[in-house]
Amino acid sequence: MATNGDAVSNGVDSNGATELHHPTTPKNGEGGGDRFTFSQEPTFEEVRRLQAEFTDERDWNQFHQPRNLLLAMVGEVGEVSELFQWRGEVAEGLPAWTDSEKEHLGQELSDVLIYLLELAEKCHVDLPQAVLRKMALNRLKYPAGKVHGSAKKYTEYKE
Ligand SMILES: Nc1ccn([C@H]2C[C@H](O)[C@@H](COP(=O)(O)OP(=O)(O)OP(=O)(O)O)O2)c(=O)n1
Repeated sequence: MATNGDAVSNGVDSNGATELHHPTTPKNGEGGGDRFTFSQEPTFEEVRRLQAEFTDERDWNQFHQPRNLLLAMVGEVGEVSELFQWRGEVAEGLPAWTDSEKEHLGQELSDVLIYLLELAEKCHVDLPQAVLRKMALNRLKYPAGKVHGSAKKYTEYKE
């Protein structure tokens, strides 16, 4: 879960604001063509709300301060890393992984996302808008025409 699911392309208008284009209606999960796409739901906001309900119902807000959420998220990132540990290079789509291993990966990635969204909430960062602004900055920093086919850091480019 991360985007709204459509094969979304982002453009920056003359004011630097980011627009979203939703050109086609995709199928859930594997989209048309070769490119994998997400389902359209849930949104970031829906996951934030579900986790807020989960936390409220357990009286766990007392534990879910920003620093604890950050540590919990990093711990879950470690659990994702464990799944890839010692496997060598892994091809896109994880063709050598069993369904059970892929399900496990989905669970660990979800843990990371759940804590990330709650961390953003508790820090009052409106993550869906923040991510659009950051991606607009990324496009300015890495103009496609300048960096095409190169993975160099922007600081390595000479004007
Ligand atoms: N204090 C807590 C404990 C759990 N969770 C929620 C958010 C995560 O999605 C998941 C994390 O649960 P665990 O800490 O039990 O971690 P795992 O699910 O990864 O289990 P394990 O560590 O056994 O792999 O549950 C939470 O919000 N707050």
